[in-house]
Amino acid sequence: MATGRTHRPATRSRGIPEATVARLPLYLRALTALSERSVPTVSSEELAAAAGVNSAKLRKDFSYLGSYGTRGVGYDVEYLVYQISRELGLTQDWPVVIVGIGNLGAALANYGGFASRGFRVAALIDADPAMAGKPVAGIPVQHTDELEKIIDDNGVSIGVIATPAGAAQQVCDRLVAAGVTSILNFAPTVLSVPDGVDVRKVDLSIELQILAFHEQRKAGEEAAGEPGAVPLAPKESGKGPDGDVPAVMPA
Ligand SMILES: NC(=O)c1ccc[n+]([C@@H]2O[C@H](COP(=O)([O-])OP(=O)(O)OC[C@H]3O[C@@H](n4cnc5c(N)ncnc54)[C@H](O)[C@@H]3O)[C@@H](O)[C@H]2O)c1
Repeated sequence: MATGRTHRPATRSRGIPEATVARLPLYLRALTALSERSVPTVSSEELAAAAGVNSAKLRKDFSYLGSYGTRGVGYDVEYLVYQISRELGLTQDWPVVIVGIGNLGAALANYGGFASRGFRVAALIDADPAMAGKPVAGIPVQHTDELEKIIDDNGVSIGVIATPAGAAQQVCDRLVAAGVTSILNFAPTVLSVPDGVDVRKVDLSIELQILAFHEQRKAGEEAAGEPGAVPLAPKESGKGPDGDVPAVMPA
């Protein structure tokens, strides 16, 4: 096993920076809402406000997609939905397995938002033999003994880990050995993966800690200008190093 980070350059081979990739889902969410209201076109300013992104940044991001909009008219909503979905690989169905069907795994399995975004929960896997066969969100839980077969049978390339931290690396290794190349890790641990495997980590407690930091600042416990004080963060702080990026982070 190599080091524990996602081995990706800051710019993808097709020339789209990672920070832009991280904002594409924000644009897509805003555009989908416009599409549902049958709004035909949108200006960069309106869309930027709806996505919570700076409009100059949005125009730069869309230039990577070859989408420049029409002066005085704006962007065609349906076409942008298609373009961004295609860029994110969402025009195809992605079977996903969730490993660890406790409180969090069951909540994820019950979340309707995956299917509507092209992610089909192909299987739920847990190590507890007592859970095997029990339906969660209408899907019978399968035992970890079946993991490799499930990945193979369903052509799964994306795995979600919601096990306790102590089990996560071993689960990760098995997923990767079985052919999974993308992992969404909810367990509070750093995973080691070989080159070519992407890991994204979601940690709500880290996000809360960042908010706590800013709350503390707001309360004036660290006076701006005090020697050694960190300068006040810009308004977008807490969203990530590049601003405007979601709370999911590389492992
Ligand atoms: N990222 C976040 O924001 C966030 C939020 C809540 C919980 N968590 C983390 O998510 C994980 C799950 O939390 P929970 O509250 O659902 O725990 P839980 O104890 O309810 O569920 C864990 C499940 O994992 C299963 N499991 C244990 N070892 C396994 C293995 N080797 N293979 C497959 N399944 C295995 C257990 O049988 C159990 O069903 C924990 O690591 C927790 O810290 C993360």
